[in-house]
Amino acid sequence: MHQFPKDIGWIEVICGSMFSGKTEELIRRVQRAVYGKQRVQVFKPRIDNRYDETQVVSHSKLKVTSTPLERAEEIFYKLEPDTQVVGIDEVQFFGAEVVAVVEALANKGLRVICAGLDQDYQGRPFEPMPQLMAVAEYVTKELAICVVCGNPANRSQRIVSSGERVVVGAAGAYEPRCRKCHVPEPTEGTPPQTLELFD
Ligand SMILES: Nc1ncnc2c1ncn2[C@@H]1O[C@H](COP(=O)(O)OP(=O)(O)O)[C@@H](O)[C@H]1O
Ligand SMILES: Cc1cn([C@H]2C[C@H](O)[C@@H](COP(=O)(O)O)O2)c(=O)[nH]c1=O
Ligand SMILES: [Zn+2]
Repeated sequence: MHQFPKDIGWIEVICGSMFSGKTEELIRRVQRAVYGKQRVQVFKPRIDNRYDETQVVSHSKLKVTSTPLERAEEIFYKLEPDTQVVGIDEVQFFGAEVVAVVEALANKGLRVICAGLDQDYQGRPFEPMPQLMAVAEYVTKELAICVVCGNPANRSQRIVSSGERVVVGAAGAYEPRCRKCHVPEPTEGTPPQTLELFD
């Protein structure tokens, strides 16, 4: 049986569009917890196998070891007795059940850091993010850079043809856009630009 620490727990939500830096921020917070000698476990939905089957990987290739799960409730069985901090990436893919799981962990004294998309490709709230944000102590919204106009981007433009809500992908399937440049239906991507500043 897991012995939870007696310290107060809480929920942190990191939300925003694709490419806004949610995963980088999750990894940054996890790394700092490790510096603080905290016992940390990171989880992700198994469906997120874009860059790696097990690791959480940012678009900029930062990585952290994680445990892939089919369902959020598996966290209760995978949790080690001395874990103090739980990180969850792509939390929107876990569905409504993740809210009760995250609340139970926080209520037992764990710090829970969740990163996920707050809007789907049409700009609609991506459940269960609104519910998680409502019960969280801390909410951080990240913004990407609109690839059309360069303004701050809070939307994820789908650039492959599909009307399904869940389509796993990265560059080539989505691009970050601002509210002015985003359109709710899938559309063609912007042409790639040659940047001579970076290799
Ligand atoms: N248009 C863009 N705006 C911001 N960052 C971008 C953009 N395109 C690529 N990136 C890269 O994506 C990184 C963020 O990746 P990541 O943390 O995985 O984002 P998220 O988890 O929000 O999708 C940035 O630091 C940058 O290297
Ligand atoms: C907008 C949107 C995105 N997805 C998928 C695409 C990616 O696999 C993830 C988001 O990853 P990121 O770390 O935030 O870059 O979600 C989706 O299934 N449906 C959508 O509407
Ligand atoms: Zn724009």
